[in-house]
Amino acid sequence: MSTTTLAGARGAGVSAAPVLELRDVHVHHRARGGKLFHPTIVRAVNGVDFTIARGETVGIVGESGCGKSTLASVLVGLREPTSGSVLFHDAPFSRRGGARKEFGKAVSIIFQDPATALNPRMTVHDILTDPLLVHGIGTRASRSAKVYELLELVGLPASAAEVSPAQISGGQRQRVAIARALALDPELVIADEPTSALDVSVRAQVLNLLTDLKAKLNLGLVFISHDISTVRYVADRICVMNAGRIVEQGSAAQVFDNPTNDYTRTLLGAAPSLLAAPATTQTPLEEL
Ligand SMILES: Nc1ncnc2c1ncn2[C@@H]1O[C@H](COP(=O)(O)OP(=O)(O)OP(=O)(O)O)[C@@H](O)[C@H]1O
Repeated sequence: MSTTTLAGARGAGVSAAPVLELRDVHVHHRARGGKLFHPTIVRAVNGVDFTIARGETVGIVGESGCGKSTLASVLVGLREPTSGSVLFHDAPFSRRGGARKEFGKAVSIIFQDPATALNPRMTVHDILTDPLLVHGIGTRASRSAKVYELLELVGLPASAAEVSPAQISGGQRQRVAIARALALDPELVIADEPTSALDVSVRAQVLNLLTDLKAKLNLGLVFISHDISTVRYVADRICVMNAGRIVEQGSAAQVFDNPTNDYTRTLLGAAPSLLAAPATTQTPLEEL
């Protein structure tokens, strides 16, 4: 279903009301190996304001250690900010509050490495039914039907249901991870470096799949990457992050054509073009 040329999905169906909003969010970590009574504090996220609505793709880009994954953990509700607020559909959200279950269905995450994110002892069928079981959704038959619907959505054959993640390629595993992220019909998907662990040959296919799905399902997509050339192809809006802060934000065209921040210029100057590499066709799963 995916092609090797990049399909932009910019601007389609963006709704005004944010699903998620961060206001002046700070996250502090105790530095690893620090003193017990006088710990050094790492300000991993240092005053971030951020919004995302259905139908838009927001790219978060910055070098390793700038706080992207820490921010992702707040966006997906895995971590409570040290200070600042998270609003979910305009209401204050806390991991300990009543909206946790609703939030868990509405916001999902795709991790960098599907080899570690998916349990190799489970079949793809069980991996995809797991979120439905956890949320008590459907019957055995309807959950199974959903598995095949999800596989089709991510361009995998029905036969993929019976294999384990260890038996398929990295690109196919990431498609399974994407299918799992879609199992609960989320409004937002946070993709944290979703192509960095993949062979260059399948990166463009996975990017195209994400942009196709975002348009088809009217998802909000937060696309996190250290690679500004990757972010450029998927994002409507780009947030450049440095040392825990968003130092520049704007449409993809603004940030690329008229960067206003020195750090953005440095990132742009250093960017290799991942997408210039040739993409090859993926091995058909039917052969398994
Ligand atoms: N659990 C933790 N305990 C202590 N320090 C942490 C923890 N997690 C992250 N950090 C520190 O916080 C800062 C931001 O890390 P984070 O992983 O969020 O950045 P990143 O941009 O995602 O980097 P990478 O792409 O390398 O993961 C770094 O200095 C990191 O060492």
